[in-house]
Amino acid sequence: MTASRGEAGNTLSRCARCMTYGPIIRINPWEVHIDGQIDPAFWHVLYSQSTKLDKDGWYYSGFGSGLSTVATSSSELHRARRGAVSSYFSAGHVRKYEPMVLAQVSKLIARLQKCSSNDEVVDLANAYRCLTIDVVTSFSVPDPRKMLELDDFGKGSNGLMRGFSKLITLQRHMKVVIPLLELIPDWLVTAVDTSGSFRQLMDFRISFQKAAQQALDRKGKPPPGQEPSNLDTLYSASELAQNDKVMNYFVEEATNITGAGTETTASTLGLLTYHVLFDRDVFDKLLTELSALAGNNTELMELRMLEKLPYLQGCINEALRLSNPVTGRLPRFNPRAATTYTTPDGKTTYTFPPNTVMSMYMPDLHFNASIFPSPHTFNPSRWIDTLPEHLKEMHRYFVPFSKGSRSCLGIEVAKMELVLTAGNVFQKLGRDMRLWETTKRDVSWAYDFFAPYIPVDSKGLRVKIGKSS
Ligand code: HEM
Repeated sequence: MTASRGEAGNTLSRCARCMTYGPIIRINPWEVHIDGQIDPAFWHVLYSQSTKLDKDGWYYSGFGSGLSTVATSSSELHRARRGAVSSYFSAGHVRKYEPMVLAQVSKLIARLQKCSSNDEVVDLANAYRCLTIDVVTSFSVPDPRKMLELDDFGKGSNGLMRGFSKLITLQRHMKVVIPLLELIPDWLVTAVDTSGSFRQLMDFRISFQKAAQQALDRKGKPPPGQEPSNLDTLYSASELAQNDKVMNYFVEEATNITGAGTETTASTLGLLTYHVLFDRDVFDKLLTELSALAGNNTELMELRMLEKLPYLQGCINEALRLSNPVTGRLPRFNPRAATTYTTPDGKTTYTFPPNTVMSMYMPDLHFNASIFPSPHTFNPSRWIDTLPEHLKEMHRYFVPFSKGSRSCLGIEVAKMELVLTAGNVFQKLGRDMRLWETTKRDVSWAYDFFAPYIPVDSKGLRVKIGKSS
């Protein structure tokens, strides 16, 4: 009973259910998995703010040597590392970046308008990836990428990124994979990479190294008039010992924050766009709401206006729920004490020795029909029409950013980006945009490389924009 090469990542729990094993399945010699279809409430135990569980270092070794916040195993060390950057990612600080995000959205819209005048088929999945990379690198390093300026929306490098994400799984089993990649000499890249895509990815790494070196050299103090970068904030953080502030740590942190904020937000935007364009009723409701807000205003709409729109928020919630931007099984363990688990009927309690890894899987909650009726339907209205008691239940089990001390650090960035992009792209271009040879399969998850990936032969989310198309 294994899911190979990340394919069909829900095989395990589906098998577990159909074989009526109950909510617990032992999925490898050291890990038990709790089925969120049967026991969704356990999510709030396993991923709580108060329980001091460690992350499974083996599973997270796919993200490097465990130096970054996301891949830190020890809960103690994680508290210090997260504490060092939490103010940088707080709602108050992130909101200062709204003009930057709006400028990126405006750049995306201008690019799409240009494609429209050339009557091009647009690869919107890659366009969204470019947007999310440009935005997230504005938070992870001082010198952001400019992917939205690439003619083909980075088709080659975005394709390679998928390949690198696949390596996360391989790296868990063969610890040499990432170190070997880092040894590839520059001349070899230039010789074999005729398209320049690999070079673009190598440039990412070089830019993270430069940014790390810069923060170390200037001791976290940017020149007058410049805002401290995330890495400057790390350098100055009192939560960390001075001798922990080293190059490798800074590079891994910048790399993983960038990785965490790219495919997640882009796949959510892609799925949202597909469903809004596919379903006429959803489309009409969203466009009516946006037009009423915009009136004759030709400027892009700001966050304070867009975040009050219930139907737009319903669309975003449904996109997050159905796309499940993190499909990894989020394994945790307690190295200090035994862990107990009581089945939902209260009849059986299991005790697991210290170091037993336990995990759950977000889609089990989001596709739970008792919480979200017709769970596979994109239905933004469910977030508006549902009776208060049940709505409370829906919010409780809506966990795209997970919960507790290890929940998403970039949640404010992601929420701002989703609202500003979805609201403004549909307000400006929605009426002229239509799907082009794209079906639900092209936005549906077929592989789990921690983030979900679509089938390998899919051409992605393609649209045409313009009245003549
Ligand atoms: C739709 C967008 C996003 C979703 C759904 C999402 C979801 C998540 C989830 C579920 C986790 C927990 C992973 C785990 O337990 O191992 C996580 C962690 C994290 N995310 Fe996000 N994320 C998104 C966007 C972002 C963005 C834009 C950034 C950066 C600006 C970001 C940075 C991080 C970081 C650094 C962590 C690790 C937190 C820690 O371990 O303390 N994420 N995210």
